[in-house]
Amino acid sequence: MNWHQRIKQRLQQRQSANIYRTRQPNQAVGCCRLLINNKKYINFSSNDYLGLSQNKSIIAAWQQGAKRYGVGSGASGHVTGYTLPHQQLEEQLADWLGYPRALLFISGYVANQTLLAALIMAKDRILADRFSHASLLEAAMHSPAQLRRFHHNQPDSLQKLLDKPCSGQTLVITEGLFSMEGDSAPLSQLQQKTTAAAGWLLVDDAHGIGVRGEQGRGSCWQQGIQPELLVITFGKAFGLSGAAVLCQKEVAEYLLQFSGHLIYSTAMPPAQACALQAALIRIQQGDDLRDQLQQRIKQFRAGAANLRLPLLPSDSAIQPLLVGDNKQTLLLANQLRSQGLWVTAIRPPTVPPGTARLRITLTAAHRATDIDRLLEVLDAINHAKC
Ligand SMILES: Cc1ncc(COP(=O)(O)O)c(C=O)c1O
Repeated sequence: MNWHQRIKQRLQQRQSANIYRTRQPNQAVGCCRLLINNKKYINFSSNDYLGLSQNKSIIAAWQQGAKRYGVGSGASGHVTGYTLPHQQLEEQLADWLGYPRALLFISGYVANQTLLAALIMAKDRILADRFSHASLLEAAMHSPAQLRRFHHNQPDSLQKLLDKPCSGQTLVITEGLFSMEGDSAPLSQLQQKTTAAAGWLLVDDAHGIGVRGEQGRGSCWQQGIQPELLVITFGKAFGLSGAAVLCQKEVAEYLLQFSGHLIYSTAMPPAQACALQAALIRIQQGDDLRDQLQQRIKQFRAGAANLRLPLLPSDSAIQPLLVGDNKQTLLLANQLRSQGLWVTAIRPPTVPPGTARLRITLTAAHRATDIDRLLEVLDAINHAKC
């Protein structure tokens, strides 16, 4: 089979399994609004949980940063790409989350990949919640270590794996708040078991940071733990993009020596670091936004319970509506789109086979009438089926 045949075959396999992915360019973005092919939609697929991507002071901070530093960093951090705004942001993040050090990365995907690539060696083992994000599982699979997955959010399942002997180091991996389930990890139990086995815990809190815990400090703060490695990302509640790893001083020094991404890749634009500093301030003072988000979540769940919709048990902004079959899920997403509601159908391999779902995400920027409309259309689709 040559290159063309192989690519064609793999594309056809995706199409026939109804898991072919497509993109649609959005012509204009407002707070939870989309314009696609000149049609307006209410957006229920964004991770901009606090609506900060449209925040005027954050936009102004980016503009001022660009005026002062230009639009690009011009080099990797080790060369000349590390600027004062990067340093200030790292210090502010470390201070906020109670860690000695924070290191910035261009994205959460990259942070997870480079973290594992730098830390993991042969004979080590990685024990990951089986629903951990693709960036973590992929990095674990590419590493020289053994990867074992424990049952989702089940510390006893982790314990069974920890009980087996390992001649190297153990890294336990979980998300704080799971991206496709919307539920929270039992972090203190996971940390306690990991520590008892002399392992380290890595928590990826991409979806918890900004929305959970006092001042939005995230899932770990809320559950009173401090993992050895905390990954936070800025593409969700921060409304921007990028990521940071929070860790001890020595680990940060190690990553600065051994993380290929920090050494060989262009640093994030300084203007982005300026905007992230403004976003951090808004998040720290963001109880109003978090309350607003909670109200929308309550409103949606109460309405969905009345309609007996098969929602997964989630009290977060991520409200998965389980459908099961891939084709049915696509059909439902299309029915919602025809009514001006944008919700993404999530299918394997992102989620296990037979558990395709609509991943409905709510934000503080949604109006109560947006939620009413979503419930009304879901109800009408349900009735049409009966
Ligand atoms: C749990 C989790 N980790 C990491 C990432 C990757 O983050 P980024 O979008 O910054 O690459 C995502 C992205 O969706 C995520 O959900």
